[in-house]
Amino acid sequence: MNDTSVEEKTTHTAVEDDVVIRIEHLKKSFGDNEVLKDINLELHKGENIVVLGRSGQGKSVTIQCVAGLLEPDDGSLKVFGKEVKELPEDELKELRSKLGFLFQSGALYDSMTVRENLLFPLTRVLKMKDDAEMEKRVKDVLESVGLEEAIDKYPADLSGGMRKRVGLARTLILRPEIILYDEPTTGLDPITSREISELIVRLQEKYETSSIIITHDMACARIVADRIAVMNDGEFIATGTYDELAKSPDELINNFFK
Ligand SMILES: Nc1ncnc2c1ncn2[C@@H]1O[C@H](COP(=O)(O)OP(=O)(O)OP(=O)(O)O)[C@@H](O)[C@H]1O
Repeated sequence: MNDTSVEEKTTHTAVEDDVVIRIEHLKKSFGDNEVLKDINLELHKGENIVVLGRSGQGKSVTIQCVAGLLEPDDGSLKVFGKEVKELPEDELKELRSKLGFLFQSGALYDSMTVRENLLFPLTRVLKMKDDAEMEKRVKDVLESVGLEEAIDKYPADLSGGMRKRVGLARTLILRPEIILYDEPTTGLDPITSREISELIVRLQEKYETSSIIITHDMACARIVADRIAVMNDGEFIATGTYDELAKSPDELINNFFK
C-alpha cells in the first residue's frame, strides 16, 4: 500500500461519518415501467437537498424508497451507514423512528383538533402515556411553527398555510433526524409559500435535521436548498447549488431556473 491509497482511505472515512443517507445505483420498476434507472445521492448531516425534475421522473418513488414505503429492485440504500434491506425488523423500526415525512397527501384528521392531531403520533407511534409530557411537547412544537393560538381549532378553521404548519408540527413532534418533504408548498400562494420555506430552514437549524425536499416551486428551492439535485428519466443528471445550476449551459437544467 502506498501513501496515496492511505490518504484516500482516510478522506473517505471522514466523509462517511457525515453522510446520513447514501443511495447507490438504486433501481425500481413497476412492470415494464423502469422508473428509477440508476439513482445515486448523498445527504450530509444538517443538509437540505432539493430534488427538481419534471413530472413523472421518479422523484416521489425515490423518497418513498428511502421512507421504506417502496422496496427497491436493486442497488444500495444506506441510512446512518446501515444498509436498509439487511436490517432486522427491530432495527428497521428504530431507523424509521428517525425519519419524518411530510407528504402532499399528509392531511390532518378533520374530526380532531390541532392538539389531538399532534397527540395522536405521540400515543400511537411513541406509545407515550404521560399527559403532562405530551402536552408540553405539543405546546413546544406549536410554538416552533408559530401556531400556539390554534391548539383547540379544527383543521377546517385553519388557512392552507396554517394547515401546512400543523403538518410540519406533526412531523417534528416525533423528533426525526431526517425529514423527507414531498412538495411542501403546493397549493399555497407565493407569500405563504415563502413563509413555509423560511420556516423549513428555521426548523432545520433549530432541530438540526437533514432533509430531502421535492418541489416544483423554484422560490422554495432557492430558500431551502443547500444543494439541488436534478432528476431526469430515472437518474440524477446534475447536482449543485442554486446559483451553480442556474448558470448551467445544459438546457435541460437551465430550463428550471428561467
Ligand atoms: N405505486 C406505484 N405503482 C405503479 N407505478 C407507480 C407507482 N408509483 C409511481 N409510479 C410511476 O412511477 C413514475 C414516477 O412517478 P413519481 O410519482 O415518482 O414521479 P414524480 O417525479 O414525483 O412526479 P410529480 O412531479 O408529478 O410528482 C410514474 O410513471 C408513475 O406512474
